[in-house]
Amino acid sequence: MNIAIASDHAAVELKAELAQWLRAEGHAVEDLGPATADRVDYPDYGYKLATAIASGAADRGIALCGSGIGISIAVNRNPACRCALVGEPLSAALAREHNDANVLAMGARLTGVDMAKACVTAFLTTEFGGGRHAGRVDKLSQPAL
Ligand SMILES: O=C(CO)[C@H](O)[C@H](O)[C@H](O)COP(=O)(O)O
Repeated sequence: MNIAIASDHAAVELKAELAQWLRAEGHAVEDLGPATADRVDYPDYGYKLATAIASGAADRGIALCGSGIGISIAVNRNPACRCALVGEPLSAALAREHNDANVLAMGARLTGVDMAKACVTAFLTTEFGGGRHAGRVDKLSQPAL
């Protein structure tokens, strides 16, 4: 799978760990930065990740910041993205099964490496359930009230 990953300064180490692990698992991973832990602004990297999803360059995205909150808000400003902020694997699986999420967000200051890997595994291996969920997800693509 083509996976884009991006973070802010708070999650550079987790980003590197996940990227290395995903490549070892056979995925094509594009690291959209940042490359160092110098302080940056999460919207800049959230928008880069959202653009990779919207353009089709990436099938799935992983968005990381200190809490996961800021970068998930940034990614979700792009209508091509359904970004779910999670801290455990059941939420990651439900984000796929019910919401057809294409971006997973996590907080590096809240979620450890092993838990993050478990969330990513659930996110990458769970299919969208369709059925009653399909119409709801379609409504997410319609203009908000
Ligand atoms: O969690 C975040 C945004 O929701 C960020 O990663 C930072 O933790 C937060 O913005 C605080 O930034 P700081 O400059 O590292 O204090």
